[in-house]
Amino acid sequence: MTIHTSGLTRHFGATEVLNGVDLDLGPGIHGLLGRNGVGKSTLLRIVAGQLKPTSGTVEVFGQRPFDNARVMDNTCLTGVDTAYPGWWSAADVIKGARLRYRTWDQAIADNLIADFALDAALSTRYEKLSRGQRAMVSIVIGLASGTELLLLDEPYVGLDTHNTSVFYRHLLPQADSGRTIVMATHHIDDAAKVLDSAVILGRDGVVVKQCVPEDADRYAVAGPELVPIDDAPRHARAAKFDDLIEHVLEVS
Ligand SMILES: Nc1ncnc2c1ncn2[C@@H]1O[C@H](COP(=O)(O)OP(=O)(O)OP(=O)(O)O)[C@@H](O)[C@H]1O
Repeated sequence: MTIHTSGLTRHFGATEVLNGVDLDLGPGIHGLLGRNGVGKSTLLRIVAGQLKPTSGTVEVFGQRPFDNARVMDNTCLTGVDTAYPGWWSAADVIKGARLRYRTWDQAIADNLIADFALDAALSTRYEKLSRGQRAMVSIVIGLASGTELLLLDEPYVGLDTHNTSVFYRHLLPQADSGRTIVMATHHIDDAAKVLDSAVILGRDGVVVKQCVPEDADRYAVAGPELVPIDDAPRHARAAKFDDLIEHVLEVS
């Protein structure tokens, strides 16, 4: 397992965010889903070694991640809201990441920059980039970092349909290469097409359910309802993975 947590909690003063998260994740693409403010980014920051848990166990590559260089050198956490220095150019932000990760793959960065048509924006200061351009920079950094563990916090924000497809096209070979990829997102329809599993974090700060695409085969969609396939009326359609995720989110 790349990530193991057991009874993981994180409180901010009186605010109890994570309340006993039990999770085991290995190679593949995993979605981290949940309503606003349930603690997805907090969980990613703990796994990345940037934040200490309040209690419980968290292990990455079998080690405690907090401030642990052996974990942090092989883990990349990035996303549209990552606080890269605003006065640096986009090119310098990417160069900083290249120097940071020994596993950096410049060919992946070059191909992504070309496919995103990001060249023209590279000389722009990071703080002046659009949200979509920031998302593209974070995707370049995440995929090219080559780290065994990649944590993507809201990678789709601001991306148009074309660039979302570019992202998928480059993401899938990364998962096939054995990396563990965890992606926090609200874009369920898009994400469901690529996920190997979906972890749904509930409002009570625990994992409500981890489901895989095959789980959807047991359900059908009848009007607004998800019903077991054996009880489905004649007009119901077969449920898809995003239907199942939506349903679990509704009740979480
Ligand atoms: N450093 C902090 N100090 C105090 N509270 C914090 C801190 N970081 C996060 N929180 C609180 O923890 C809760 C969870 O925040 P987090 O960003 O992890 O949620 P999220 O699931 O990623 O949300 P969203 O989907 O809206 O991005 C929020 O109530 C937030 O205000």
